[in-house]
Amino acid sequence: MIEVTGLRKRFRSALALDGVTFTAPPGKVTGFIGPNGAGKSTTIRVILGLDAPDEGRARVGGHRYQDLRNPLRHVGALVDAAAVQPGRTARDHLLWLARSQSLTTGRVDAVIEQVGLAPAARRKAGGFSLGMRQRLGIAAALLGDPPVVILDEPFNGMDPEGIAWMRGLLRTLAAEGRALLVSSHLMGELQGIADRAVVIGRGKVLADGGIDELLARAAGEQVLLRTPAPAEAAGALRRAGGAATILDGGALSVSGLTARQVVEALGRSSVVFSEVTTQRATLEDVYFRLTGGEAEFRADGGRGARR
Ligand SMILES: Nc1ncnc2c1ncn2[C@@H]1O[C@H](COP(=O)(O)OP(=O)(O)OP(=O)(O)O)[C@@H](O)[C@H]1O
Repeated sequence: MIEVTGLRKRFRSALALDGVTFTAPPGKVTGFIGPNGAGKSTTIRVILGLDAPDEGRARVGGHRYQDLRNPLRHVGALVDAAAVQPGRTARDHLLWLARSQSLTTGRVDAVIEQVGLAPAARRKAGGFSLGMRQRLGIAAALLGDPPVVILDEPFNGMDPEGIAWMRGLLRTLAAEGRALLVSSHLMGELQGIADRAVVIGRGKVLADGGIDELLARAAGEQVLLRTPAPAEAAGALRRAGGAATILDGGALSVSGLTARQVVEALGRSSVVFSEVTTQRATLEDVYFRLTGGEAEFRADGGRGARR
């Protein structure tokens, strides 16, 4: 379990964290989602004792990171995949880490297998692609078989096969009962694997909840309607208390009414239609709805992060 309570952190003029509070419970993948500069890395660095907060606290399994003995047994983290000595082989890097934490060579070989690095284990890490470095970073995170795993942008630099593998690994680790905190600025990566999402923007938590709950909150708000008589339909829907926007091609986007209410309102006014669909929100829709209003994100290309 990770517990973060009221974290505030200022870097000179930048308020990086402005009262961040959330938990990442065991057995779940908690997505930690926000645009560039939102405060994800700073939060993770505070959890890992790499940065000190000005206010608030972070606990891993009920303890401050600094108070953990052999921390790799309590929490594994991938923060900066490039942080390996280029002249060292992958296996030597892991052996060195294992020795520093009283872990066995057996664990080293187990994690090398687990992340699919066996064929490259005796090659120097300096020649690794970013995707291979990510795998090596994950291997290091899993070395102590920790109950808590924190991965900062683990999909960075991974090819489609690597991404599919990573998604499977995250699900497996959560199914084993571990608490996972996985940051990303790309929503699609976490849809289908995260159980919960903490959405952060400008150092504040904008939403925190189950993925289904977040999607349900956003879904059902819009109904898409296709009709050969858009103007008449819009009038009928307004009379029924909805708001309708006529889109290109005669379609209408309706808010304030359920699909059933739309059908009933059109029936009352004898307006024909060919389609009425409730728009199912994606995690990406939720994200842009939550962060899109923030001018800074638009200016710094928050939307540009979209694939
Ligand atoms: N060491 C530092 N010195 C000064 N400002 C910093 C430092 N670290 C972070 N910041 C600032 O704090 C804010 C939050 O940055 P942070 O790296 O935590 O965001 P992020 O959500 O992880 O973004 P990204 O996805 O780009 O990594 C930004 O405005 C950033 O410029």
